[in-house]
Amino acid sequence: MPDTPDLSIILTGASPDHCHAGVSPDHRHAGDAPPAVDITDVRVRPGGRLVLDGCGLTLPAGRITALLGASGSGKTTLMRLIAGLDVAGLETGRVTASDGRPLDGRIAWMAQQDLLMPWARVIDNVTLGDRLRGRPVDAPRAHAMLDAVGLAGTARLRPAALSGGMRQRVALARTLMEDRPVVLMDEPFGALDAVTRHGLQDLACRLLRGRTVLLVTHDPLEALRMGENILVLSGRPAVVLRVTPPPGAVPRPVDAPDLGARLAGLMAVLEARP
Ligand SMILES: Nc1ncnc2c1ncn2[C@@H]1O[C@H](COP(=O)(O)OP(=O)(O)OP(=O)(O)O)[C@@H](O)[C@H]1O
Repeated sequence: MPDTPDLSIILTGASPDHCHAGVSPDHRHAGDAPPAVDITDVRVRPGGRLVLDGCGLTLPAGRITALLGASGSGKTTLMRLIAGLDVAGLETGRVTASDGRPLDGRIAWMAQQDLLMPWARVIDNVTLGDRLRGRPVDAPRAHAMLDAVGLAGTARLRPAALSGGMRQRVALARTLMEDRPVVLMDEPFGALDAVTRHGLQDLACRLLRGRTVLLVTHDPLEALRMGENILVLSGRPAVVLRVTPPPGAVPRPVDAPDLGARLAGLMAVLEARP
């Protein structure tokens, strides 16, 4: 198994039914309703050190789950397990979908690095999945995806001509070109400034609505804005703690009722040393 996610899972998608800016309906995922995903009995001991010991969590169907936790607590490990990637020191662990079907081919991965091909134009990066698979490229749809992420007019540019935020928007557009019901996001906005990050959180919530999403983040505010289900990996070996999300639909505005108090509470959970 590769150390990094392969393109078949990086290049994946969201429901265009929920996109703005004129994205045409896509029927490729018809009948593939996003399942809940259960992860159970995970024991991981990389290099002889117990990181996770029988822990488990559920990603509710069609919801965004935000997962926080200290560095090294096992967040990426869990994400890799869900994605079917190699996990160092894995002893036990089971991943199942609520519809009983295998998750193979139904998972997307969006990383902190945009993973764009530097030599390829923006439009060619967006259509990379189809081209790699030898499928006809749906150029109108690709342009609609770029439009949806607010990048109309950039199709012919190379990634080097774009800001970090724009590059992550291209990565999101590439995600939209594919059509998978489960999306794994590993600190996707961690490298961006606060204002750009805020805009991308809004965009991602809108474009990924209805998908089963796992968002790994170090940013408690991001978790509170985007999370419909908020989990914290705490301690070593880590246990999974569930934190009640603030009221209201995502993306929650920063001045949403209760958000400040929840932020203080979440910080206390993160700082606790069980
Ligand atoms: N290939 C490996 N060999 C040895 N140890 C590993 C390996 N992969 C992960 N680990 C260890 O497993 C633990 C969990 O790693 P993981 O990457 O899941 O943490 P994380 O919560 O995602 O951390 P971060 O927030 O820093 O990305 C860490 O202590 C890490 O050093």
